[in-house]
Amino acid sequence: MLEILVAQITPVKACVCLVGIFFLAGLLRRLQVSRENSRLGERAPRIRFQLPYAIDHIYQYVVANHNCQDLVFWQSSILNAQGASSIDHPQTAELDAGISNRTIVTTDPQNIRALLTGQFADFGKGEEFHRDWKEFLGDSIFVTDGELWSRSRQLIRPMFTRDRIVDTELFEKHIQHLIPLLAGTPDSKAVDVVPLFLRYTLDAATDYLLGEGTNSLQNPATTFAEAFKYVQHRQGEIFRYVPFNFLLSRTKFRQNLKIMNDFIQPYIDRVLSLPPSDLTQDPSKPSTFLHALAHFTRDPQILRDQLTAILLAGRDTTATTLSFCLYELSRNPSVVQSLRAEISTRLGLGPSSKTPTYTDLKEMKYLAAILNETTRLYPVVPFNLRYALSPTTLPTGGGPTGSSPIGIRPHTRIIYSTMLMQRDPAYYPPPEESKAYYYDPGKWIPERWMRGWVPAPWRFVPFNGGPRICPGQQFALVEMGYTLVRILQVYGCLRAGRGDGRGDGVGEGVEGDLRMRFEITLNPGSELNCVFERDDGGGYDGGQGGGGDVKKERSA
Ligand code: HEM
Repeated sequence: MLEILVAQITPVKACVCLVGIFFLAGLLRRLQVSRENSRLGERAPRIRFQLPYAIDHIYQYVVANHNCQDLVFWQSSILNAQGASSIDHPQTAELDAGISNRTIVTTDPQNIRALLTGQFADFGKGEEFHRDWKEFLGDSIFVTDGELWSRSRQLIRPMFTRDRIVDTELFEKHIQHLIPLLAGTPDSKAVDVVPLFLRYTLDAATDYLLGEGTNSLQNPATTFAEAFKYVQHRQGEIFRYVPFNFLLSRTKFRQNLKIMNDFIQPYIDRVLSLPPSDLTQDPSKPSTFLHALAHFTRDPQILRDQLTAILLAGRDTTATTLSFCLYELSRNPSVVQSLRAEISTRLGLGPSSKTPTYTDLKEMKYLAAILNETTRLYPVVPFNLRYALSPTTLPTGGGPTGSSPIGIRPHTRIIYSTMLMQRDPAYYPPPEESKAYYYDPGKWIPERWMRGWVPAPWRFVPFNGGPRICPGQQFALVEMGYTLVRILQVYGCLRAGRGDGRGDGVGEGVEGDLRMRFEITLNPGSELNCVFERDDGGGYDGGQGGGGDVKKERSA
């Protein structure tokens, strides 16, 4: 019987059979997976798509990302998902595009809390993420889970003790190079603050990590900075275009990675050539992050991976937040006035002013309100990702009313957006309840923090929460606070700049809405031009230490 069948089969028939078997197997597997999901919990509203593997949805996302429309895209994907119309306040949806690439998108604080703390062990970066990022970040803190992650966390902890972050001297050195550049050029007063802050934070971060800054403020064309920028950009694409990222070429990516590694390697060689006795933790000896790391491990690969991870974490995050903050300040003169009043009372303005200490920065309430408001409206990790590590659930968003737990199989991707959550009007007092003051949640208004508004738990998490909370939070707040104070001690007036090189560059500001580009982190999608004008009562004295003594505080 079998012999007769084999004898009669033609190549065409064989192909048709194989295709049939392939589809049948796929269908059966899909049914099995769907049953497993239903056994674990409910399904969330389904994001709509027409083509196999949701190719049309992925394509639309690529276009939206290119046009800086990520927020609108994900918000409307959730609101227009099949089944969302019967839910009061849809915050979660799923994209079930095949057998193994189900993605849940959520902005619900209950789910975010579960991911980051309550069900921390069930969700992590996952193997897929680790594999996609390994060339860039190796086995460092950002890309690992479990034991590997925990060891990294312990390794870097000593660098973020209070003892170290109170030392603001490091920033002063670089701010002295930044401040004159903010004045613009003879051709245009308007300066795009984004590249300047990127150079400033790169110099400060390399100084902190390696003991020697890249000095990119003095010499903008540093090869390392260019290579780092390209690698981040490409890694962002590799991250976003899962599961089709294997189509992206890695050649230029690897060439630039090599430039980065070649830059870092001599520092590692130098520190490894020191005898262990020279790597003491004696605080009286100026020790860099690299020295501290080498105290615990002499493995050059681990040193390279952790350094790169901290550089990534510490550079764009603060540069971007400062850029958005300056953009908003230049459009809100009354906020500049109030902040300068606070600075004036505490530290003074102009050439005879004092530089802020850690305690000054911590006690300046209006400064804190400005930084809170900036990280509320522009959290630098607007969309974050976790993979399910075991069969589990998310607490809410499933079923017809959207209030049941969602069943989650291992390897399911969860995208959570703190940015959409932090801008959601449902979490703010509505205009009718706000009496004299109504602060639109979509707008940058630091006053909301001064008038008794306190976000409910897990509704303001720009630095994440739970065991993976950002260890650099205090360092970042000190760096950003210090930088703002020092700039406003020198420049009394900030204005929106046109920045097209015409005339003095002062204009009505960037036309249209602010564009936000999502790469690995949030970035401005266009120039953020500001005009800085010196304080009438005296201004920058040419970098001769016009801000008084550099103060350093150490904890008792
Ligand atoms: C405005 C400034 C910053 C913001 C808003 C911010 C935010 C965040 C967020 C949301 C995460 C969680 C990422 C995830 O779980 O996937 C994170 C992680 C991290 N951040 Fe920051 N960050 C900032 C600055 C810094 C700085 C200056 C440093 C170091 C110098 C730093 C070091 C880290 C590290 C090492 C992690 C990984 C923690 C872990 O996975 O356990 N961050 N940050």
